[in-house]
Amino acid sequence: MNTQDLLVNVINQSKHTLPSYQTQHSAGMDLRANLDAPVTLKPLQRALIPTGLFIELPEGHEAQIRPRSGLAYKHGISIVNSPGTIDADYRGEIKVLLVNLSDQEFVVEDGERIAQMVVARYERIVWRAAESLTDTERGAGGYGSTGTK
Ligand SMILES: O=c1ccn([C@H]2C[C@H](O)[C@@H](COP(=O)(O)OP(=O)(O)OP(=O)(O)O)O2)c(=O)[nH]1
Ligand SMILES: [Mg+2]
Repeated sequence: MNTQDLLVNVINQSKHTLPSYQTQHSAGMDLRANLDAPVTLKPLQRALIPTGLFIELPEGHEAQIRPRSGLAYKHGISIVNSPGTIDADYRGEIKVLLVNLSDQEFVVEDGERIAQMVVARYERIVWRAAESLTDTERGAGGYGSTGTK
């Protein structure tokens, strides 16, 4: 543990060890499915997969639940609500809403690393109603306004 690391309370009700960073500078920790039996996802089917983890994030922090690129590339497995948001005041179980975007069945096994969790700080805002917004070079341009190549 480094001095700048954030301490996060966790209850692990899964059969698996706590998630951990796989490499020195990984942004995310891989989350494992905590299942009594494998879950089969048919093409375009989705399922809410439990992790058995309950966490208490410090105020001002969120956890983002993101897909793993390997599962996405090899099997078309993604997350419907990507990135999922775990709020600092959430005390329920972390679950992952997987979707099978391939044309073949995919079986989620107990203990499989199905997603990654990145903890980030966030800002809360208060609105200030304005009559106009500052001019910029971009203005209202978007959706490919800068060209396609
Ligand atoms: O992938 C996810 C997304 C959310 N959650 C939990 C934690 C989060 O704090 C809570 C609510 O999530 P969100 O705000 O995205 O869902 P909602 O549809 O707006 O539900 P709610 O009305 O409960 O906020 O559900 C998960 O476990 N996994
Ligand atoms: Mg919500």
